[in-house]
Amino acid sequence: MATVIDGKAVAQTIRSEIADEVRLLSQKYGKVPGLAVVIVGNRKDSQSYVGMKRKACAELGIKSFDIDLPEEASEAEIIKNVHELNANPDVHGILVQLPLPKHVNEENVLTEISLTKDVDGFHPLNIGKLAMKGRDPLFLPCTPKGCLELLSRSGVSIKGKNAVVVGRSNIVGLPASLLLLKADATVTIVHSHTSQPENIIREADIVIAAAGQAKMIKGSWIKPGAAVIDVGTNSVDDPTRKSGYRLVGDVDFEEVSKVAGWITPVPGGVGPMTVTMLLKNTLEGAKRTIEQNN
Ligand SMILES: Nc1nc2c(c(=O)[nH]1)N[C@@H](CN(C=O)c1ccc(C(=O)N[C@@H](CCC(=O)O)C(=O)O)cc1)CN2
Repeated sequence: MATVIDGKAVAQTIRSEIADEVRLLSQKYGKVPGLAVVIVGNRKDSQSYVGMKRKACAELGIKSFDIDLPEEASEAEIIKNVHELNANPDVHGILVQLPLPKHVNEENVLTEISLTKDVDGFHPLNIGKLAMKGRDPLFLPCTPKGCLELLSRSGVSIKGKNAVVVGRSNIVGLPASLLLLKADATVTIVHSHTSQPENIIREADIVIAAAGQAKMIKGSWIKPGAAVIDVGTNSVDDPTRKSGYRLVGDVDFEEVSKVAGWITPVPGGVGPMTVTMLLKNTLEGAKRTIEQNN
């Protein structure tokens, strides 16, 4: 049976480390980290993620700056808000919740975030540096950073291992594969055009599943003892629940946990780490700026 990696517990440990550092920063410089959370529109899932981020800031002593724009906000209006946040010295990190409404070009908005405040790590220059050998971005994207932190804290080494990333999104799959490559894994990405992905996944010592397809990865696809990190959060109907639905990952947990060496659950695996890595990036950005200016 696989060891189940408790992302909630790991996230809690890291959050209390962050809270300690925030206190120290405040005692030494009289300043606290500031995070601007920008949301456009009323998507229920985005509202819920943004709520988690703002609540976590309050719990850790990070000041949050809340920008809530209507669904119809124009690209120019969003960018104007980003420029104001870039100029605000109390804001050390800016995140624009994704996805943005269809009429807005996400890349145009993300490119306007100051590189030194890009705590999501989605600015094309930060992603570009992530892709270059010998260069390091100022910030690493939160979900992939959380996946590697879970591996490291579970004692899973990456160097020289075969790693397979399932999915190639800008938010998770692509940056996760670049991070694994930087950590000296041999990396393969499988995606919707890959034929017989199971044959590739079966060779993997480490699997990061970020395809967005409920229970797609089966027990017979997994090499015995592999580490399986499940980024999927798919809601499926469940009439036994009051809400009428429940969250499942991209991995068939019941089957895969019988074969793998390590596995993350959904919920309670990678999800809590995404928010925690955002707080960590904000702290790191604030420390860089505050220490430089004092
Ligand atoms: N600007 C960004 N937008 C989005 C990102 C991101 O990193 N930056 N990632 C995702 C959504 N996301 C954060 O924004 C996120 C997803 C999941 C969770 C989480 O804690 N999930 C829980 C379950 C929560 C629930 O019950 O609904 C879990 O898996 O245990 C946090 C944040 C897209 N957009």
